[in-house]
Amino acid sequence: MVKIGVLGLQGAVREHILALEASGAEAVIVKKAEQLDDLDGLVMPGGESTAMRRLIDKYDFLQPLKDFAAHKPVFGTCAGLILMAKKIHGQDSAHLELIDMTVERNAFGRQVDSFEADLMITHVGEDFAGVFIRAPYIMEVGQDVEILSKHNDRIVAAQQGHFLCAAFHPELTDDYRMHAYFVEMAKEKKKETVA
Ligand SMILES: NC(=O)CC[C@H](N)C(=O)O
Repeated sequence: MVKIGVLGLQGAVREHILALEASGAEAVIVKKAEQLDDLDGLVMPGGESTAMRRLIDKYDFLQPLKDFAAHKPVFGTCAGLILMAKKIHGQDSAHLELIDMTVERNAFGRQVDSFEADLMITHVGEDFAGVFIRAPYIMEVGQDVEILSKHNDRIVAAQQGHFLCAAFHPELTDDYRMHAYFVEMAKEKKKETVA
């Protein structure tokens, strides 16, 4: 069984734990950098990316997260996706810079603070109810990034090697296919590492 952590500094943590457990993984809330040592993958949840970044700095998580991501799968949802982007539109600096993409925060406008959309997600499946809450979108991706889903021509899910991201909240429905896909990624990576 793979062990997946959910970064527990801020945001929607509990729902990810349940979704990961339902997908056959052992799931733990990560509050200290040392906990990363025995994980096979990490989820960075939604919440508020600037608040999360402040806590990442406060608890000395930035370098440990980068070191972890060098070898292990990471799945970022919403604010977590923002943390993974190489560039954030309109900002001079980004955060972990794991995925070669430019994202725009709060990209769907103020009127539509949150909405649900029916998505087709490559590797995951069709008819996926995407819950968007003050969601970012992916404006541009580099050539090594695979676009997994679009909504109204905007990229809302992507993968680059062992990094997965979604602009929506797959943990807020009881459709666990995207978590199951991430758990499979973690299993594959673990096999490679052991072999
Ligand atoms: N639901 C979310 O995670 C919203 C993300 C938030 N708008 C941010 O910029 O961090």
